[in-house]
Amino acid sequence: MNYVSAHDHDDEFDPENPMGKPEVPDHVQNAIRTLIEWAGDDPNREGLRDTPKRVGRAWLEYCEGYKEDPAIHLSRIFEEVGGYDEIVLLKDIPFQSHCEHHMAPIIGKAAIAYLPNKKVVGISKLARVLHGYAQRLQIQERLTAEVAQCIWDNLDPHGVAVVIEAQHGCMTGRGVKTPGVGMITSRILGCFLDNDSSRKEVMSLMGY
Ligand SMILES: Nc1nc2c(ncn2[C@@H]2O[C@H](COP(=O)(O)OP(=O)(O)OP(=O)(O)O)[C@@H](O)[C@H]2O)c(=O)[nH]1
Ligand SMILES: [Zn+2]
Repeated sequence: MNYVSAHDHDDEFDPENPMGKPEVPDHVQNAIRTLIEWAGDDPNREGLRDTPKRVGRAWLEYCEGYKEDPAIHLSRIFEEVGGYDEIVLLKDIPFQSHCEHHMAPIIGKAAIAYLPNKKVVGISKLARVLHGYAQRLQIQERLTAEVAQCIWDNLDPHGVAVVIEAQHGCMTGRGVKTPGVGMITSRILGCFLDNDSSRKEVMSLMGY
């Protein structure tokens, strides 16, 4: 039997880089080498030799959100929802971001709710919107507001509520060094803002 390799038809196949990992330009690698040296280590020692490439690729992944407009995930809309007109909530969505001040990890979970007005999306799309904005350099307040606004602008719902709870690496591993401390932010729009009972209902479904 003849086996066809996945790479047989790939003109770009590079035996030096069989996994096709993204190239990291020299100036990026040099910047990381400079940082390693400045932090007190030797970028030429065995264990650190490939680190500038790895760090470059890791940052491409951490910042994948810049490659897309998260609104694209809300373009496939289901208009036939069988008369469903109650709150839709996705909660405990884990996410990772990086703070724009220290580029340190922000690790947390989000709850995203909306009250549909004819337009409903596949539930995974709410998490995709979150990750699209989280995979950038962020502050938690802006991340929360951007997710809420994106849903508001694209689904024309009656209401949107986004609550994010996260720990900031820049507060745990450095600086004030206070592990375990959590930051909570919310952005509430439409009927959840204007109507007390709607607001209470969504907050209680979220567990707040
Ligand atoms: N509001 C807000 N602040 C954040 C967020 N992430 C990090 N920070 C804060 O950004 C602030 C930056 O403060 P600076 O005084 O400029 O920086 P710094 O000297 O490193 O501050 P310390 O962290 O207190 O050591 C710090 O208080 C961080 O805790 C975020 O998502 N939202
Ligand atoms: Zn920070």
